[in-house]
Amino acid sequence: MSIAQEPQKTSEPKIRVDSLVKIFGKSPREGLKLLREGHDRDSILEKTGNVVGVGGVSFEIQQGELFVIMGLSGSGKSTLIRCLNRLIEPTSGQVIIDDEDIAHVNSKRLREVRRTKMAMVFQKFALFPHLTVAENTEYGLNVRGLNDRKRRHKALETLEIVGLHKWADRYPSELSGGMQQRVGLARALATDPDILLMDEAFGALDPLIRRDMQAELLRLQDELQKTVVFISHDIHEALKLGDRVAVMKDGYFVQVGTPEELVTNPADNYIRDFMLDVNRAQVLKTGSITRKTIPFILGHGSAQTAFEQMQRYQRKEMYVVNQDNTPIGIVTLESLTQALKEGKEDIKEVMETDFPKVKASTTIEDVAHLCQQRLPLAIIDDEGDFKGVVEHSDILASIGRLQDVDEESDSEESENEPQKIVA
Ligand SMILES: Nc1ncnc2c1ncn2[C@@H]1O[C@H](COP(=O)(O)OP(=O)(O)OP(=O)(O)O)[C@@H](O)[C@H]1O
Repeated sequence: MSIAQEPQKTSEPKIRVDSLVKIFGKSPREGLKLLREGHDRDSILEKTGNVVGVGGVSFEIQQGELFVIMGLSGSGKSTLIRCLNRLIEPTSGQVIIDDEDIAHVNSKRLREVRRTKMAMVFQKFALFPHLTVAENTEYGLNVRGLNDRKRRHKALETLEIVGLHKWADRYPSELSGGMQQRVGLARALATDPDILLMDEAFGALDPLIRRDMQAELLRLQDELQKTVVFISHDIHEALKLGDRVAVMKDGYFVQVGTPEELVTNPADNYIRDFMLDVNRAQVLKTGSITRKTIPFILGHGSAQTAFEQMQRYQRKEMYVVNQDNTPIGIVTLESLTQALKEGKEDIKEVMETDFPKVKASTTIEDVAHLCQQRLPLAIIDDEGDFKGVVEHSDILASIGRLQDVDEESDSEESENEPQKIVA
């Protein structure tokens, strides 16, 4: 993932869903007609006995994006994700994957797409009890016509990715819930799908194991950059995992945005109510409070030049970057003054090389403990490029602001206890 957890931008989205509708019941066409005439879910149910599972949603997902669909029970999440691979047949609308409308391909082509492009991970791990971990993992490869040796090799390789290669010859019953879900994930990954569909994949796990699996998914995603559609009914999980999150209610999307957008700019009271319970410091990124500052570029002058630059910008500290914009040290006005008195001209002799460095995508909560540091934090992007600094006062001020926001929203809109922002 890139700095602000933004999806990689490509010209064409990996998945484009257009006006997708799913109506359950005996006469979905009749339901669809009423839906198009503007009748709501309740009225369609009353008039026709049909249930609107998904009432018409459109969205795009970029290659490499982790897109979470979050909503309460019955909001239509499972129906929607199953329409993407047609485990549930959509009533109308398009599901375009790589320029091909999956909602309208014939069954032969659909089987091919399912086999080669997407894999699904379920909440109940759906492992075969009589097959070993490796056999379960290679299950999806059987239909690909690979020979036994190649299948086994691929299974072991994938189990290694999820940290389970030593368990290859054990049976599912010998594994904990978290490990079984890793096998479920390995089975999905073994086929090298472009798209992972994860339906409440961590919903059956204990909270601690669930947290581990969330971290594991983010780690894998960093490495593999799949396009992931992840269903969750847990707003915390959604905000933690999603590059973007769609909040679903009664078969529709209420808001789609980055976690930061949802937290700072909720579309309506429904979304705002979800956010009341959210620790904003866990969502907002250090990048959002970074001060852009001009660093000193190594090779562009002496200690005297750096001193003059600091005076000009009235700075007490300044980061030094090398030619490719990687921070490599920091100088303080004090150390420079002293060095110049001693006649030192080489900035490398003056700079401190032990300094706090943090990625812009790190949450404010995760840097809160660095408030005690003497030096400002150097903020870098995922490529290691210098982006600016965060002062300790910026962290404290942002936490203060977050607390203010929380207290305001609590007093205005709910009687919940004011929440603690930073542990
Ligand atoms: N096979 C079906 N026949 C009739 N109605 C259905 C069917 N499947 C789902 N529904 C209805 O469609 C609506 C959306 O259900 P869906 O399972 O997609 O919601 P969900 O958000 O995934 O809920 P949960 O988190 O409880 O799984 C619900 O009103 C549900 O009762």
